[in-house]
Amino acid sequence: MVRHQALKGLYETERTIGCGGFAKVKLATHLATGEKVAIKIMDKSLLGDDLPRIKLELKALKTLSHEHICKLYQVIETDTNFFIIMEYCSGGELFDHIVEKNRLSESESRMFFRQIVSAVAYLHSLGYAHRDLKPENVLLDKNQNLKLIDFGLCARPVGGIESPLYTSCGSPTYAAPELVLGKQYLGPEVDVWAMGVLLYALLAGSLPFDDLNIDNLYKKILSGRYEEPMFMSKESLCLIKSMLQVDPKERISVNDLLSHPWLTLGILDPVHIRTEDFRCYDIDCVNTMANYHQVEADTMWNYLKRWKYNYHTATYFLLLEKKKRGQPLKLNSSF
Ligand SMILES: COc1cc(O)cc(Nc2ccc(C(=O)Nc3ccccc3)c(OCCC[NH3+])c2)c1
Repeated sequence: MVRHQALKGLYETERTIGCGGFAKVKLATHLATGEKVAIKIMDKSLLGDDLPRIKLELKALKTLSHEHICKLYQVIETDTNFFIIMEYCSGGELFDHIVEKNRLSESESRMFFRQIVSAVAYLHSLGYAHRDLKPENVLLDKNQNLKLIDFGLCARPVGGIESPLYTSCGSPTYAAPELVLGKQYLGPEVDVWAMGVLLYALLAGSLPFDDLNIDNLYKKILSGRYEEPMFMSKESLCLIKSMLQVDPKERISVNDLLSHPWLTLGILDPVHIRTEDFRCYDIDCVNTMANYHQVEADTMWNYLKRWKYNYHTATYFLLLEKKKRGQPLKLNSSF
C-alpha cells in the first residue's frame, strides 16, 4: 500500500534518514530514472506558524544553484502535506565522519572547510544567511563532497544582507554571542561564528563551547574562551580565533576567509564561490525526455526551462546527474 498517494507512480519511499519537529526525511527512488532522492515530508497540520518559513526555504532552494548546496528537484503540495524532493547525500552527516575518525587532519579539514566557505559565501552573495550551520546540516555525497542542507532558518532580510535580524534561531552550541544575548545581529556574522565552531570541530573532534547546563554554555560562549589543543597548529588556531571573536565587528568577513592563507595553502587562487548553474540546457537530457514523450526537442526545452519544480524538472535534473556519472540516459517505460 503506497503510504502517500501524491507519490504513487512517481517515487518509491524506503527508510527514514532523518526526522525533526514537523518533518521527516525519507530515502526514495525516482521511478522514471531509478535515481535515489531524499524526500522531506511535512505534515501541514503540525506546521502552525512555521508555514511562512517553509515557503521562504522553498523560495531560497529554487534560487540556489551550487555544487556544495543540496539540490532541490521537486515540490509537491497536497491539502495535508508538503513533499520536498531533494538530492540524496549518500555519505551521510559530516558529524558522523568526524566522530568515526575522532578528528580530521589539517589537510582533510581544509578540503572540507573550503567547500563550506564557498557555499556560505555564495549564499551571502545572494543576500541569504543560513543561520543554522552545524555538522548535522553538512552532508557528504558519494564522492565525499560536502552538501549544505536545511535552509529552514535561512534569512534574506528585506533591507539586504547588511540589515539586522532579530529572530533568535539555530542551535545554542553554535550560536554567536549576539544571538545568545538576543541582540540585533547580522546573518553573515552569525554564520562566520558558526563556521568557526565547525572548523574547530573538524580539527579538534570536540566543540569549543560545550556544557550540559545551558546557562554555563551561554557563559562560555559570551566569554569567547575555549581550549586550544596542543595538536592544533598555530595557523589553524589563528584562523579559528579570527572567527570566534565575541564582538561581531572584530570577526573576519567571509570575503577575507575566501583568500585566507590557511584556506588557500597549496592552491594558487582564492576559494571560488560560483559554480555552474545546473539549470543549464543539456541536449542529451532534453532529447532523452523529448523522445520519451514523443515531442520535438525545442517543445520539451520550452516546457522545462519554466523550472516548475514538478516531476519533469526532477527527471531532467536526475538525468543530468546520470550523465555526469557517465551512465546511459534512459527513462523507465513503466513511468
Ligand atoms: C537544501 O537541502 C535541504 C534542505 C532541507 O530543508 C532539508 C534537507 N534535507 C535532507 C536532504 C538529504 C538528506 C540526506 O541525504 N541524508 C542522509 C543520507 C544518507 C545517510 C544519512 C542521511 C537529509 O538527511 C536528513 C538527516 C541529516 N541531518 C536531509 C536538505
